[in-house]
Amino acid sequence: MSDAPLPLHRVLFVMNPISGDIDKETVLEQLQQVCAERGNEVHLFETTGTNDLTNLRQQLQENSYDVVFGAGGDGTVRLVAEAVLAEGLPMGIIPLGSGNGLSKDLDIPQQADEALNVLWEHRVREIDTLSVSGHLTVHLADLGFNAVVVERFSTGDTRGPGAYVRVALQEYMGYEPARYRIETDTEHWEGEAFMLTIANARTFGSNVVINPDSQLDDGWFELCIIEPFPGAAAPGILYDLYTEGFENSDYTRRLRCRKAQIWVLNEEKVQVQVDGEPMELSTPLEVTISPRSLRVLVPA
Ligand SMILES: Nc1ncnc2c1ncn2[C@@H]1O[C@H](COP(=O)(O)OP(=O)(O)OP(=O)(O)O)[C@@H](O)[C@H]1O
Repeated sequence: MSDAPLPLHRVLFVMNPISGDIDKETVLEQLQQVCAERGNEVHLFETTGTNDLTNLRQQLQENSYDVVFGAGGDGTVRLVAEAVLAEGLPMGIIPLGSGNGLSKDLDIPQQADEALNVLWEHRVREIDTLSVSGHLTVHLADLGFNAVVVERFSTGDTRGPGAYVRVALQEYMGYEPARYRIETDTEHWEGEAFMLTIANARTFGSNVVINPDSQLDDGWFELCIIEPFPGAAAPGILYDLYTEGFENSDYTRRLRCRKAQIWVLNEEKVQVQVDGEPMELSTPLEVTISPRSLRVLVPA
């Protein structure tokens, strides 16, 4: 962590026009106005949902910026992280998604104008990033129940937290847990899981604390397992998840490691969500960590 603020004159905002069901035009105008008043040079990259990483990389290579802000949800943050990692640039976050999990874990204000203040008053945090079978993960990835819900949510036509809860309730009714085998550099585990989270960070955008007491820059990640549970145990598990009590339940366990392989028994492919992005990956999954690889502006 560095305490001296960086001089950040040329700013690129990477804005997702559809994230979080939020009208971005007014927000963008406000951000541009404040930056202009303070003498910053502002540029815009609007995501389209197609070839965004390639196009953003090209824009970064052809221009010179001092910082790139992801203005959207966790998927937009991940897109920006992947692009700036290659260029060695710092990034900022304007939370404009449905959940905004990473920004919450980094104590970044949830109001866009307040979040922008890090441009002038900040510390630079160097945080770990993960590779899940070659896919960058900055926040949380998972297999099982949530991954299935995220996939269904992403193909629906409504966004926002309400839509997510509706899909989750529908999916919960007929959900069949899979069996996993996990080998890490510290321990092994095999069993059925309702969901299995690969956690670099701590809290989902929904405020569920899946990985309490963890640090984004400690060089470790956690595998947070929720085993199948009877319906009567659900309220207690939910209570624990919202009150930092992940390990209080008989149905939860955590493995702490720096490297892992995850098999889904009898399956060659598995549905995974990586920072909110659904994808289907081949098993076993290979998870590795790059300690302190990403520089993020956080409030001073
Ligand atoms: N112009 C666009 N049209 C359609 N989809 C887009 C567009 N721009 C980006 N996307 C898609 O939006 C997704 C990323 O959304 P993002 O995570 O930023 O917001 P969110 O899902 O609302 O928020 P959160 O992840 O915090 O819940 C990616 O799948 C990306 O491909």
